Amino acid sequence: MANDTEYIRQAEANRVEILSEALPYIQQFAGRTVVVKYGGAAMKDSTLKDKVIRDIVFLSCVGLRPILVHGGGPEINSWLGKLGIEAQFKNGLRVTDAATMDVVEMVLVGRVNKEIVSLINQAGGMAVGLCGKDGNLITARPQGDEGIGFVGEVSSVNIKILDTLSKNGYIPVVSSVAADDNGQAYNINADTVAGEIAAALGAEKLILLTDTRGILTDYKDPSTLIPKVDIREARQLISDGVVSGGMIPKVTCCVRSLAQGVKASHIIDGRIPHALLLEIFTDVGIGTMILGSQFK
Ligand SMILES: NC(=[NH2+])NCCC[C@H](N)C(=O)O
Repeated sequence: MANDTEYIRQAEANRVEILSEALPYIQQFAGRTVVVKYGGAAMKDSTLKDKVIRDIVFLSCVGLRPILVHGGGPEINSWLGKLGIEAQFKNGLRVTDAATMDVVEMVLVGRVNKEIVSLINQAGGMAVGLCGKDGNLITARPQGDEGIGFVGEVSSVNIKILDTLSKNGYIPVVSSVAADDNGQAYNINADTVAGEIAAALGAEKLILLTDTRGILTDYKDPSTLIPKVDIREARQLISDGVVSGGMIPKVTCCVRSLAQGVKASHIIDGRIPHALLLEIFTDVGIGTMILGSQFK
């Protein structure tokens, strides 16, 4: 009987620990902006997708200001296929001719964006979908590579619309399409858009939801995860070649946003259910956290 009581006491303590651990973070991050880049497996798998949506609504509900930035790779390809337009890539970038750009814009802004908005609203949040064109949020310029078409870079960010929305409890959902000064639409890498928006807002956090655990010292071995580094160490890991391949642009994106005043950036694994809540509201987190220089 005594053992039973002890067992129940321990089980209840474990259950409540996670909630209790969250309190200081809820207090610390209330009213702060968290920019989340949503992509990869967490976007393809519907169970994972539901969890990301619930996590975003959770963040908003406890007083944080989440902003979601999304890509939409697979859905773009399937629509290009349906329309008989061949998807082409050059150095990992989509070759975006005028016809492809039309489809990218229709799919990202018309379908993917509105689906996310609707899911958030069904989960009890208040989402508003935007692309770079809305409220002049982002102006684009050509990325510059020969023969790549309408692939853009972020030229400027005007955060007014995001500020207005998130201050009033709306959850902005941004697709990574923007126009240049002449109104020509460009497709921009969604990590870059998220990083630049986070920087312009002076966000508390930039969180990249990826298909990898975070920065690993051996990229084949998830147990070699580096849980926390500062901006200087992150730069060093890139120049030492520990960060390699597809992780280079991700870590570079984090470092750029930190250099512009974002407090922390996180690379986390979107394949882990509720990765966002685990990273933000627990002490140890789940991925790699990169701290800005103000923490040094
Ligand atoms: N990967 C890590 N070491 N994460 C620690 C996260 C700590 C805390 N929850 C935060 O978001 O600031």
